[in-house]
Amino acid sequence: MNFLNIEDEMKFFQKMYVLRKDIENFLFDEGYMNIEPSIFEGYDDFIGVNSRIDKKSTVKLLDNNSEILILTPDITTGIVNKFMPRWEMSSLLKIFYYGKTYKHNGVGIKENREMGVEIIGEKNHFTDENILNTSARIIAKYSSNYLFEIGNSKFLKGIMQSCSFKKEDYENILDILYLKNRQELKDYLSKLPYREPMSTLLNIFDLEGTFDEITEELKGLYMNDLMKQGLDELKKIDNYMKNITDKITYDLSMVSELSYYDGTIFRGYIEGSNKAIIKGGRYDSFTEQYGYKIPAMGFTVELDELIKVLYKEEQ
Ligand SMILES: N[C@@H](Cc1c[nH]c[nH+]1)C(=O)O
Repeated sequence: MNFLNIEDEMKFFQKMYVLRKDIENFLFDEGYMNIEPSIFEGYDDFIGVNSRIDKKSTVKLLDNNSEILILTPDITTGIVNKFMPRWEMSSLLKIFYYGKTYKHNGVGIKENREMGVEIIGEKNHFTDENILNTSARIIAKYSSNYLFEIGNSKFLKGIMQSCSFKKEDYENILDILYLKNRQELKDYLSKLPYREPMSTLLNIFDLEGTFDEITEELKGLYMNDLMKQGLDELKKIDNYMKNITDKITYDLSMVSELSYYDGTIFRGYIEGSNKAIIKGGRYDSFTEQYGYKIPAMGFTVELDELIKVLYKEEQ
C-alpha cells in the first residue's frame, strides 16, 4: 500500500493491528491454538507439492549449503511439511496463525499479510461445516454483503481421470479453467480426441449457481463415481449451510492456483472488492506423501485486501 503521508501510514497500521487482534481473539475463543509459521521453505519441497505455482514468481534465497530456499508463497504448505514428518495418529491440530507470503509480481516483491486457520487430524464429518461456518462468521463481522463460492475438486478430477488426458493437457486445461476462459477451453478440447466425459467438461462453466440449478444443468451429462462423490459433498454443504444459502454460489469449475486441494474448495468475497477475502479448502491427499492420509482443511483471511475495502468504505 502507498501512503500520502506518515499520518495516513500510522492510521493504516493501527487499523491492521486492531483487525488482526480482532480475528485472533475470535479464533482463540473458538478454541484454536496459535502458532508462528516460518517464512522460509525449501524450493523443491514447495514446487513438489504446488506444481501449478508460477516458478518465476517465487522469491529465492541461498542457504549456507547452497540449497535454494524461498520466502513462502503459501503458509499451509509449510505447516504440512513441518508437522507431518512427526505426525502421530492421535494428533489433532486446530490452529491459527498470522503470517506473510511473498511473490514477485513483475515490478517487485509483493508481501501479503494473512490470517490462516487449519484443522488437521479431525476425523469427524463436521470439519467442513465448522470451517465454512467459522470463515462465514469472520467475513460477516466486516460486511453483511458477502458471498461464498464453493466448489469441489473431486468433480473435476473425476472428469479429468475419465478423459485420461496427458499430463501436459491436464495442466493446460486446469490453467484455462483457472482463467475461466470459455472459448479457449472449447478450442483446446476440439483439438483432442473426443471422449464422452468431455460433454461435462465443455459445459463446466455453466455448472454454477444454486445447488438445484447445477443439478438441473447436469441432466444428460456424463458423470462418474468420483464426480458424484464431489456433488454429494456439495449437497451436504448445501444442507447444513441452509441459514446462508442465499449467500452461496456453487461453482464446479473452481480451480485453485494451489494443487493440494482434494474435496471442498471455497472463496469468500465482500462488496467493494473483486478479489477473494477468504480462500480455503480440504487437502487430505496432501498429507499422503508422508505415508498416511490425514483429514485436513483450512482457510486464509486476506488481511491486506480486507483492510483495503474497510478503509475505502470509511473514507
Ligand atoms: N493457504 C491457502 C488457504 C488455505 C489454508 N488452508 C487451506 N487452504 C491460500 O493461501 O490460498
